[in-house]
Amino acid sequence: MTDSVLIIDFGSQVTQLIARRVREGGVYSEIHPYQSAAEAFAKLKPKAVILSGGPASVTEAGSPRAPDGVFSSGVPVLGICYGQQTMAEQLGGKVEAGHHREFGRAFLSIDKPSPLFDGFWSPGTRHQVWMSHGDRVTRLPDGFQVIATSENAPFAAVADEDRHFYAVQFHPEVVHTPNGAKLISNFVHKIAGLKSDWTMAAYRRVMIDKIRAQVGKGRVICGLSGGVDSAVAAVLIHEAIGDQLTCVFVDHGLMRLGEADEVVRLFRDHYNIPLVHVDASEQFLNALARVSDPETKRKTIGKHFIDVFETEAKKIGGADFLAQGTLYPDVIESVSFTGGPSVTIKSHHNVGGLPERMHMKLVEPLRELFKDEVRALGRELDLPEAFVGRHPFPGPGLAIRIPGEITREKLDILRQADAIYLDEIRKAGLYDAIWQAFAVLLPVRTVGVMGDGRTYDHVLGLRAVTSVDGMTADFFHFDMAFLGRVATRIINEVRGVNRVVYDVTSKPPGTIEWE
Ligand SMILES: Nc1ncnc2c1ncn2[C@@H]1O[C@H](COP(=O)(O)OP(=O)(O)OP(=O)(O)O)[C@@H](O)[C@H]1O
Ligand SMILES: O=c1[nH]c(=O)c2[nH+]cn([C@@H]3O[C@H](COP(=O)(O)O)[C@@H](O)[C@H]3O)c2[nH]1
Ligand SMILES: NC(=O)CC[C@H](N)C(=O)O
Ligand SMILES: [Mg+2]
Repeated sequence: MTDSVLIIDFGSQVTQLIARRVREGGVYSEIHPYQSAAEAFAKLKPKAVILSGGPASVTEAGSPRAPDGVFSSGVPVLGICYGQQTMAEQLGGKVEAGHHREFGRAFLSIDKPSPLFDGFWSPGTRHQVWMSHGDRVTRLPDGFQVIATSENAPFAAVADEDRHFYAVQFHPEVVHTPNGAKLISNFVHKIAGLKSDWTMAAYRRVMIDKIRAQVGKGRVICGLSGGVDSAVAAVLIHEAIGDQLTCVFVDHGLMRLGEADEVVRLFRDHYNIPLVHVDASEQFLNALARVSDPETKRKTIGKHFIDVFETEAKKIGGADFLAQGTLYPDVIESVSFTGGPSVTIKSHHNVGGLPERMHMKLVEPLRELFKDEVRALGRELDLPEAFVGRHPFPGPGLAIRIPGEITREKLDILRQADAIYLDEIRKAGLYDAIWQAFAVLLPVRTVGVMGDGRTYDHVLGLRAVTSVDGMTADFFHFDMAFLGRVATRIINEVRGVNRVVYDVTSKPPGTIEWE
């Protein structure tokens, strides 16, 4: 395939951003946890390696290390924060714990010219960078020299130009390091010599060949949700294998108001791809009765999705593959590596593989992409804007927007309220400025007064966020008049809600969905 960069993850909260910066420069990158980095290095044959930051301290026994093979391979390496520290330690330098902790903004003084700083930082100048560390390198390995310093990090940037090893104590991947993206680009392009050949047009060609090679003459069913990911996956797979593909839309009874019919109509209007519409709402809602734990909900839904796909595959005379629009963030957020570095936040319904008994293999052509890349691929495939610009909607649907037990009555209330909220957002011309917006029905009743009578009804939470890829998000800043209008309409029009609140939590520390 294309040239690539391997990012070895030591558990930093911002490892994702390294991958994004590399990809923004038109270069393909993959993140692998340090435990499986040696295999990934052998398989991917990257042209450059970046070592991420991480919460551990290299001064502790048993703390994570990069595979030694990476340093003897001749491939250029960039270490960031923990990555710098482990690189120094592994190559014969020294790291000490507990000096001055530096969190947030710091100033970097450039000492020497370096290809890393080419075009934006010259010797004798000072620049803002973002730091987050307690440990620091106190002795450099042989062959290294200091190229920049900061007040609390005498080895803020170091290099062994002969071996193409570079290491920085600050975080170039975050936006609080202006020019950080350029630094990463210099490493990838100028130092490691990678070409910018990661484009969606190239991806489309490569994936079509891959899908054909994987599927052969087999039959594929594709879970179609109406969301952008599965629409892009279906159209791409259809381009590759034509009528070997059948799409299956599962109505689990957890869809929004009018959504099931709309999805089916929209898809049939635009595409000549066979689509089966399954009403499985009884099955899902019965299975979810009295379930209130979020992870149990997610796993129950995941299991029933698989059951429905299996039944539908039988009905069309059997299928060899199940296709899904699984994305890179779905995979990362669901996976936890034993012994760290990152923890499972939530089990996405579509990650975790298929049961043995199914004898079906997965086709997931978007598994390496971030959301904005999928949208770009959708545009490349000429998907109508109605699909490409749609807010994401989670596979478990409204189930994870009703904390606690799910009942048909609560689903009805939430559907009506959510529809009013989205209607007002569209009317105000805000739909495209918001990344995702939805209502949440809280398992809390409060007292109100309406028409001189007492009410004792549900609280409804409103959520709206801005984001690029759903990995981090900020709450959307509505004006208060807008929120007031939505609250009034919902309380007047939806029986069962007498109070509306707005969620002002970012991600992190919150997640976008409430469960
Ligand atoms: N109701 C459904 N019927 C069939 N398949 C579904 C359904 N909901 C989700 N899936 C499958 O699970 C995958 C992951 O869902 P997810 O919500 O992440 O993606 P999406 O719905 O395609 O796009 P978006 O994230 O924009 O909503 C989908 O791509 C699809 O293959
Ligand atoms: O298909 C999905 N299956 C899931 O199980 C799931 N959980 C969350 N989401 C969506 O992912 C994005 C990030 O959500 P969180 O911040 O809540 O993890 C948001 O866009 C969420 O709507 C899911 N999508
Ligand atoms: N952000 C990091 O990578 C921190 C590295 C190490 N844990 C330190 O405190 O110095
Ligand atoms: Mg969806």
